[in-house]
Formats: sequence, structure tokens, C-alpha cells
Amino acid sequence: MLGSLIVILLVIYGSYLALSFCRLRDRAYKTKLPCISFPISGLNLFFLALFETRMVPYLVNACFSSSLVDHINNNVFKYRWTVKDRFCKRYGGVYMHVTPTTLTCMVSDATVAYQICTSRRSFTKPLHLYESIAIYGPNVITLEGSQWAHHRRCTAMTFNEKNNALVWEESIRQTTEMVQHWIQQHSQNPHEFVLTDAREDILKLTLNIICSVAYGVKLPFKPIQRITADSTGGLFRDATTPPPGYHFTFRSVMEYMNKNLITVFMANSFLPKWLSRAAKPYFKKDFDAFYDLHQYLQALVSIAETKKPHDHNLLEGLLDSRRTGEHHVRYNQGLSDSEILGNLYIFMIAGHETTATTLRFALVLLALHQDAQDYLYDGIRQATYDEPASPSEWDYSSVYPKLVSPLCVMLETLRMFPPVVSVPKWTGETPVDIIYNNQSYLLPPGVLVSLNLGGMHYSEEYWGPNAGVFDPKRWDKQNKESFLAQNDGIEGLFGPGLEYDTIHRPVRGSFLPFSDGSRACMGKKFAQVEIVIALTTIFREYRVELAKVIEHETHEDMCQRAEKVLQESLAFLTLSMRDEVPLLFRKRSSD
Ligand code: HEM
Repeated sequence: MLGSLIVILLVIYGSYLALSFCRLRDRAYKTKLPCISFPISGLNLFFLALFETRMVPYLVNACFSSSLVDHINNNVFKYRWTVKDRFCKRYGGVYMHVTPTTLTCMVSDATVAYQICTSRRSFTKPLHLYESIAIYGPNVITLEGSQWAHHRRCTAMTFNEKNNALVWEESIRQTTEMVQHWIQQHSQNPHEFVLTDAREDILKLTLNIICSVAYGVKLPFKPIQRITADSTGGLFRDATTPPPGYHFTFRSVMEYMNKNLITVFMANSFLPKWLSRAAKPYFKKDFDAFYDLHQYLQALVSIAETKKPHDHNLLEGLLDSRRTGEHHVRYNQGLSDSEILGNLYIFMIAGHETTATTLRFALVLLALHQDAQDYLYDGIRQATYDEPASPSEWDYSSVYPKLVSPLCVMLETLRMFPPVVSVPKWTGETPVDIIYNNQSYLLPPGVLVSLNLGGMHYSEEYWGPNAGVFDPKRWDKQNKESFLAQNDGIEGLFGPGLEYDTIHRPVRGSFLPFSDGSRACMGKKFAQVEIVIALTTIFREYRVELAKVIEHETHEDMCQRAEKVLQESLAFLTLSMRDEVPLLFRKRSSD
């Protein structure tokens, strides 16, 4: 009886999937764009679970033809990046991808990507993908339309040059402390040491920077072991036990919330209220962390409201949007308390892992490519030879613009390993036209549009024959041989993150690590200042090489191992290396 019931249910479900597949394929064909079908949805939980293991992707790679492997990987969000530009070579820069439950328009054509980014009303953000991150309140990432415009106006003013100067100052302080920490850890030979796992330290570095620059909480790189954090004045300080009424210290709640995003979101956002209450014992830490961070953020807002703004952190900027006076009139009452908390939290989510993963990739790429590292070091020396010995005395506004080689390293890292590999858009309620290869195509309503950065960032059409090579010099305006030099003088190429006269610019729409148009990243300069000065602080003193993991490993073996780790990076929320590449740091004076 039960068996027959299961069979009947399976038949009904199978028929539903088959019908849905035919219907979606029909809609895809009607667009007249190339169409690729895959029999299993990338959202299918069983399929996803298989690809969470290491064995299944390994077997897929080992057993199937490279073309089939690409088809499978293209269907799994985590692996899609690995296909790079191979699908656009085969099917063109825009094609429809159909599964039994999804219809997606995949875009790797720069002109179409730019059209989409700049048509905000036709191509909105698929908000259902972002709902769960509004756990502390509505914010600039999770809204659309006039509500988004209001949040964008109120938050944009806080990302200014005064705040960037704070990023500069704090990044120097934190990076210097991080390097000192490495030296202390290797006190037997501080001139030459191996870092087997940089991940945790880099995550701590970028978290501390955002805590200071967004919230005004200055944490030392290395936690201080006090017994307890006391009342308001010491609420945010390091301690071994949390302050009264809290389960976590400020540092530990920030770390917990970042490391356990999925369970925190599940407990506090995905699950219906009755279910989350029933599951409380299993998610206790996630509830506690959510509650504690709420209290900490509220305390920050209360303290900041009673003080005169003084260090231009992002919180002060948000509060400024609702102070009386000129801003009040201009920004229509500013943001409410829950909107301020929502945005404060989202700045941490948007700005922490993205910058950490870029720095981690840059370290490994520079260790692999010593020529690029020489270029970086020469550029740093030229830019800073007449500056004081200690970076803490460098002036942001005069030194930052001279640091061209670290900027080029950052841009090249973002090209090859963009933290956000796919920018999602949505065609909404009505059909939308796109112009592709001078022809008009009508996309149906309710279609997900995926701006596929792997396709664009590796395309020889936009980057030349060495598109697959890490070559920071391609960006440098001094390099007249660069393929990008052909774009010099073309108007309108100042995309987000490319607002510098010292660099060449690619075709608009072909480089989208920060997206483009009115919904482009608000923290792009923040991230650039942070990464540029962090690289400068490390590489002016140290040369970084690949370290051996076994005694007789040859240089070639080390390079192959590092390259494999890079290529096996996976995109979850951000693209990230799954495994570590041990690095050897040599002090430059002892070269
Ligand atoms: C390397 C570092 C970073 C990268 C690659 C990056 C990338 C991006 C991308 C691709 C988007 C658009 C996402 C979408 O439309 O779905 C975005 C939006 C955003 N980013 Fe970043 N980001 C970085 C750092 C930061 C930092 C440091 C902050 C703030 C402290 C920040 C704040 C934001 C905000 C608030 C938005 C939403 C803008 C809106 O929807 O109007 N980002 N970022």
C-alpha cells in the first residue's frame, strides 16, 4: 500500500517536472537565443548534496568528457565559475539555460551586461534571493524601487574620502600588527618563516578593519585576554568572558556570525517562527549570537547618538542622514533605527569576506608569479622612496594615488578570481528587450539573468591572447604594449573601480567585480584602499614564495599544487580557495 502510494507520488512529481521542463524550454526557444537544457535543476537538493562532497565532483571530472563536465559544472552554482569562457565560445555571449524548474539567461557579453546593469527598472534585483540577510532590518542590498533609492541616498554619503582615509589608517595598523604577530609566532627565525594557513589571519584582519571603519570599534589584531568586559565603556573590548547580559564578547560574536552565516540565517530567518522555536536547542548559539549582535549594534547606535561625530566611520555617516538641518530636508528624515542596524550589519556581510578572499588569492598569485611580485615591489619602492620609514606616517591623499602597482595587482586578482562570480538580475513582471549583436531579443517575464563574470573576465576578445595569465602589468598605463592600451581615449570606460588615470580600462561591461550601474558596489573604494595598502605593507618588507609541503618537492611540483588549489576554488557566497597554499615569507633586507 505504502509502496504504491510512493510510486504514485513519484509519477505525479515526475510528470510535473517533465511538463514544467517542456513549458520552460518553450519559453526559452521563443527568445530565439541559443538554448541549453539540463535534465536536473541546479537547485535540486539531492544534486546539490552530491556536489557538496569531494568524491562526486572528482568522479565527474575523472569519468566524463570535458564537454559534459562543463555542462554539469555550469549547472551547479558553486562550480559554474570553473567553466570560465568555454560556454560563451561555444554558444555565444548570451544564451538561455533551462532545467525542469529554472529558466536563466546567461550573459557573458560585455555590451549586454552593461545594458542590463544600467537598466535598473527593467532588470531588478531578484529580491527573494536576498530576503534572509535582512535579519536586523531592511537595508540597501535587500530593497528595490523607491525604498532602495532612499537607502542608497542615505548610505552613499557615508562612503566618502574621509572614511577612505580611515580605511587607510586602520588597514596599516592592522596589517602591521598581523605581520608582527607572524614574526612573534616564528621568533626562532623572523627573517624567514612559513605560514601554513593564512586564512584565519586574513579574515581577522578584514573583520577588524570593518569593525573599526564601519562601527568605530578598534580591536587589536591579537585578542587581549582580560577576565571580563565591563559595562558600557568596555562593552566592546576583548575579554575571556562576555559582559553581563551577553553570551559572546563583541569580537567573538562578530567571528561567530561570519563563520556560521548559514545556520544563523536558518535559525533567525529561513525557518517559520514556530519551527525555529521548536529547534531552539539545536540552534542555541545561533539565536544567542543573533541576539547579542543586535544588542551590541543598538548600543553602538545609542553611544554614537550622544557623541559629536569625530572619526568619520560609516555609523556616524548613517546617523548624519537623520540629523536635523540640511541633511534632514535633503534625505527625507534619514533612516529609522532598524534600517540603520540593517545597513550596519550588511556592510559587514558585504565588506568582510570579499576583501579577505581577494587578499588571499593575491598572496598565492604573487607567490606563484615572481615576475609580478618584482613589478609590485618596484612600484611600491618608486611610490614611497621619499616617504617616512613607517607607513603609519604616510598621508592617504598623497601616497594612495602613487601606489599603482598594488592597484594593478588588485584589479588583476579581481579579474581572475572575482569574489562575486555571478551578479543576479531579474526580468520582473514584464518582458524586456536586450540588444545583442545588433539584434533585438525579448526576454520573458520572471527570468533570472546571470551576469557571468567567468565568461567575461577570461574572454580573449576583451583581454587579449594572454587572458588566462596573471599579468597585473596589463592594467598599468605605463605599459604601452598592453592589449588594453587599444581602449585608451575611448569615452565612457570609467566603470566602478576603474576611476584612475594611471590605468588602462577594458571594454565597458567586460570587468564587473563590483557590478556596474546604479546598483554597483558602494564599498569599492573602501576595498581598494584596504587591499592596496595591505599589499604594500606586507610586500615592501617581505618577498613571498611557495613553501614546500614535502621535503623533496620540486619548484614545478609546488607551482602545480598551488595552481590546482586556485583552480579548485569554489563559489559559495564568495569565491574562495578550499585548501591552503603554504607560503614562505623572506624578509627583503635579508635577500
Ligand atoms: C573586493 C571587495 C568587494 C567586492 C568584489 C564587492 C562586490 C560587490 C558586488 C558585485 C555588488 C553588487 C551585488 C549585486 O548586485 O548583487 C556589491 C554591492 C554592494 N557592496 Fe560590495 N564588494 C566589495 C567590498 C565591499 C565593501 C568593503 C563594502 C562596504 C563596507 C561593500 C558594500 C556593498 C554594498 C552596500 C552593496 C549594495 C549596493 C546596492 O545594492 O545598492 N562592498 N558589491
